[in-house]
Amino acid sequence: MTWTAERHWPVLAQGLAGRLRRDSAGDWDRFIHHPFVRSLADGTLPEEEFRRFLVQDYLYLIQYARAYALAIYKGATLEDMRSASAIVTGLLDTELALHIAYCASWGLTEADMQGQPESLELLAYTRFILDRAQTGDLLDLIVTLAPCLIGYGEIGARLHADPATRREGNPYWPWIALYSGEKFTGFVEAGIRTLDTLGARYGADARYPMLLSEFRTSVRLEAAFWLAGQSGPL
Ligand SMILES: Cc1ncc(C[n+]2csc(CCO)c2C)c(N)n1
Repeated sequence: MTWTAERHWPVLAQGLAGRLRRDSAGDWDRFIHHPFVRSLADGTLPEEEFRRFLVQDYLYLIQYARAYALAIYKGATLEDMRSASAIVTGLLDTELALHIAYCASWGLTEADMQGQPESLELLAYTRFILDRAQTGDLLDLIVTLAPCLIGYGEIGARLHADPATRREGNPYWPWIALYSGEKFTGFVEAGIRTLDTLGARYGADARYPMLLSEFRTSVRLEAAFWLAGQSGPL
């Protein structure tokens, strides 16, 4: 049976997150069903392409962490601040560690990665995020940053459940395992709950068209980001 979010992980389809996801359906599918994702699942992605992608992704995560740090600053309650802080810590301690470990296996140091030029896909996505994070309120910020969290959660869960995903001898299995692991899944569910809490508090219904536009722009930038490493020099 093909894995579907609505049936196998219904929380993805619920609340404000579910509404945004449904209302960006075409772009959402182009993001999560991208050929790059398929080639990670079957292990056919050339190592060089993954390496270039991961270097760009490492640089992306640094900017993403800066944007999320603004969510701590903008939090109106201690609970808001703790939830944003947990995401920033997870990012800096767990997610970046995967990138660092992969890159170390290719003989690349963190200094090598930090010295790489930023691709246009990376620049467009992170500067869009940072703009919304700085000029919007906490709800704009969390909505703009949500596709990254929810999309990778959905991709991880789907690839983990798909019998066509190659586990043995697939060099990309640690990447899939990270995004389908319990710890990460917990983050995704907490993020979806936070969207509902903030949506109610900041009046999401009345400003839904703007929120959808922010969400969809991030989804389109996510879809484009799979090819962020394509023109990289490394
Ligand atoms: C382009 C791109 N988009 C999403 C993620 C996944 N991701 C990045 S930060 C974050 C939230 C905290 O874990 C998540 C899920 C990625 N690595 N690269």
